[in-house]
Formats: sequence, C-alpha cells, structure tokens
Amino acid sequence: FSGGQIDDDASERAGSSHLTEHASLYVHWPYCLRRCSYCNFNKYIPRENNNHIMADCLQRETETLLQLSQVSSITSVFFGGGTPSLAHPSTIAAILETVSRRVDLLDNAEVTLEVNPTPVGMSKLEDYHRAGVNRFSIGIQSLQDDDLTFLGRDHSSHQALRTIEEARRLCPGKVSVDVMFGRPRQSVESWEYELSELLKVCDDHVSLYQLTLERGTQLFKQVQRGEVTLPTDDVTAEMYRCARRTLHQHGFLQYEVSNFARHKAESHHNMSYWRGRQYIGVGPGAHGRFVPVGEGGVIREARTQTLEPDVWIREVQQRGHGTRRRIQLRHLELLEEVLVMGMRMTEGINHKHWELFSPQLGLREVFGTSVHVQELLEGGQLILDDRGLRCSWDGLALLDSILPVLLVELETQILQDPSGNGHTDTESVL
Ligand SMILES: C[S@@+](CC[C@H](N)C(=O)[O-])C[C@H]1O[C@@H](n2cnc3c(N)ncnc32)[C@H](O)[C@@H]1O
Ligand SMILES: C[S@@+](CC[C@H](N)C(=O)[O-])C[C@H]1O[C@@H](n2cnc3c(N)ncnc32)[C@H](O)[C@@H]1O
Ligand code: SF4
Repeated sequence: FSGGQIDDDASERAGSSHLTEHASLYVHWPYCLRRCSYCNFNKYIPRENNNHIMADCLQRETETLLQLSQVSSITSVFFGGGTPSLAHPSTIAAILETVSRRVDLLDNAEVTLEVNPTPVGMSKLEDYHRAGVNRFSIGIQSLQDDDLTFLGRDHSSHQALRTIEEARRLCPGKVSVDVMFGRPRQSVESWEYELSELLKVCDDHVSLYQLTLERGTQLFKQVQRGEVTLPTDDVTAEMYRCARRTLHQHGFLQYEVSNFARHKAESHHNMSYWRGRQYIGVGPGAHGRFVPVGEGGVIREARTQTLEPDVWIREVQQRGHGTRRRIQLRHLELLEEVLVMGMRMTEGINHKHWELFSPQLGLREVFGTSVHVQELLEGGQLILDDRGLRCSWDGLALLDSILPVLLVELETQILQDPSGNGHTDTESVL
C-alpha cells in the first residue's frame, strides 16, 4: 500500500509551507428532493427553485474564502450534499472555473461529485464529466428495493446498477459506491449476499457506513416507538468483520475505517482530511480548516458556514461569505484532530507527519511511556514502531475505545510540555 504515499512524502519534503499553501475544497449543495428516514446531514427540501441564486452564491463564497486563505493551489475538489446531482452541470463548471481563475487547480486534481442514482442523476453524468468532474461517488446504500423504499430513497436498485455502469464508462477506475449496513431487519447472511452482488458490478472504491441512529430523524422516532429494531452491536460487529474479509478477498485494501480501494483508487480528497491537511468548506453548513491570510497568519482556524440556505444566501450576497463561526485551533486541539483523523487510516500516523504538527514532542515521547498505551501495544491492537503509530487489523475495529486512551495521554503530555502550548484559545462568532 499506498496510492497516496508519494503525495505524503512530497509534502514532508516541502515542510510546513505545504500545510498553508495547498488545500482541498469542499462544496456543499444543500438541497434534496426528499428526506431519507435516517439522514441528519445538512439538507433541505426547497420550497422554490433557487438553483441560480445558489450557483451564484457558491461561486462568490469560493472566491472570498480562497482570497481569505493563503492557498495558492487546490489539490482536490468534492461536491457533496445534500444532493449535488440536482445542481446543473453548468454550476459545477462555473465553480471550477472560479477556482482556476483565483488559484492553481492542479491538472491531476481529483474532482468528485456525489450522485443519487436516479434516472435524472444518471442522465447528467456525461455533462458533469465534461464540466470537469473526474470521480463519481454514488449513494447506493442498499441493493434491496424494499429496504430502499423503507429508507425513503428516491431510486431503485436497478437504477443504481445502471448509474454505476454509466459512471464507470465515463470515469473508469474512479467510481465509488456508498453502502450502509446495520439496517433494520438485515441479517449477516443477507448482508454477505448483498455485498457479493455489489462486488460483481462495482468499480475500484467502496465506502461502507454503519447505519447510525441520529436524533431528529424519522428512523429515530420509529425505533423509539418500538416499530423498528436495529441489529444488535454484536450483529453489526460481525457484519463489519465479514465485509472486511470479503472485500480483502476481492483485492480491495482497506485504507480507512470505512473505505476500501483496489488499483490505487483511494480518494485523495478524503485522504487529505485524514492526513490533517487544510481544506476550505464552501456552501451552507460546510466546514473548513485553514490558516487565514494576515494577522500574523500561522494559526489554523476551524470554520463553519451558516447552516440554513436562505440565511446563508443573504449573508453571501451582503458580505461575500456566510462564515458563521471561526475558532483558532490551539496547539493541543490541532494535535487532537491530527490524531483522531490519522488513526482512522490503516497506515496511521508516521513520525515525519506527526513532526510537521508537533516538532517538539515525537510520537514515542507522547505515547511511548503510558501504561495504558503499553497495554494496547502488548494486546496487539496498536503498533508503535519505526514507521509510526497505527492500529492493527483487529485494533481498527475497536478504534472508538482506543482513541480515548490516546487522547488522554496526548493531553497529559502536551499540557506538561513547557514549550508546546503557546497558542491562545480564541473564538469569534460572526
Ligand atoms: C449525506 S449523503 C450525501 C450524498 C447523497 N445525497 C446520498 O444520499 O447518497 C453521504 C453518505 O452519508 C451516508 N449516511 C447518511 N446518513 C447516514 C447515517 N445515519 N448512518 C450512516 N451513514 C449515513 C450515506 O451512506 C450517504 O451515501
Ligand atoms: C460521508 S462522505 C462520503 C464520501 C464518499 N464515500 C467518497 O469516497 O467519496 C461525504 C459527505 O460528508 C459530508 N462532508 C464531507 N466533507 C465536508 C465538509 N468539509 N463540510 C461539511 N460536510 C462535509 C457531506 O455531507 C458529504 O456528502
Ligand atoms: S441521504 Fe442523501 S439524499 Fe437522503 S436526505 Fe440525506 S443527503 Fe439527501
């Protein structure tokens, strides 16, 4: 492994300037045609068609945020949502043109668009491709029609299969599918069968998400009322184990908790999140992490854009952006993010990568002396060696219980370190 390794080495050679000059870009399309029963992402059913206004504002905010950052090149773009396949292909083209006008949009930059596999979504794939999209991420969720209906999806499994086929024709080797497991009424056997059917048609990238029960969703109410039950933790753990095994047998390497790729088809965009790189978030509810220009310009900020599209539109029209919240990340907070994101990857965090963010305290100094970490190392869940820190195969499935141990140790060591904790904790609510 790994597809992105060369990239990472290059950034280490370039040192920390790479961390401020390069970024990925996330663009959020906040509208959906209907509400899936399990979803609490930031999405709205539009009352009227204001796609044109949304398109203008997304371009305007892209321009503003690029200007506010110190970024000179964009390494990947991700159009997510909501349902970005409801946007007109010309909107996608216009946003990409805005990026190219302001900064260097690298020739080989990965440009992903999330697609709901409806007939309308499928019919626009070619135009999206022409607009500059070179990777499609298709929300399959399930291949069983009764489950799709129950989940409130707006497509059938047949339409999903046809969309995969068309996307593969346009972007061979660059098509991903999202699938959810741990669904109501699902058994390990039916999941195994569904996954083997999916493997017959899918391309080189698969994202598997365990269905999480989110407050405020219809599914949450159904479960609370006792109308629906979800599989137990033991069953979902077995589903995850079985999926990892099956994917591995089919040549897919797991590179992150939920992501599997073969033929080096790892997502560059998502890898850049997990490697703690900068990203700019445009659109309602998008978040970003970047070092703004001016004011000394060394501290990374966590930014969140206004959630509600109508309010966001007004703000962008008035002042060029809809940033609702800016928090300067303290040294410890930045390291916490680097740790939490990095440990999701099978490659974990290598020593040089950690040093970029923590020049004073190496991985061994932070984690090497703790009794609790030692237990995880001896138990075979965690590995700390000449490469760096990472989870073992078994450990990755237990990440949620490993992370708290690592976070406590990180906090203890950083707060004890007289040199490392210089930054202030500042929050501006705009
Ligand atoms: C927020 S959706 C946006 C893309 C597109 N609208 C779609 O539905 O495919 C991105 C992915 O998040 C995942 N997702 C959404 N809600 C989830 C939940 N409650 N549990 C697990 N995964 C979820 C789904 O797999 C989905 O493909
Ligand atoms: C769950 S992931 C699915 C990625 C997909 N499996 C792939 O490999 O391309 C994508 C979703 O995460 C959310 N997301 C990703 N980056 C975001 C950001 N910077 N700000 C807000 N939401 C983000 C969006 O809802 C988006 O639809
Ligand atoms: S899962 Fe996708 S299509 Fe369904 S409501 Fe959420 S964002 Fe919209």
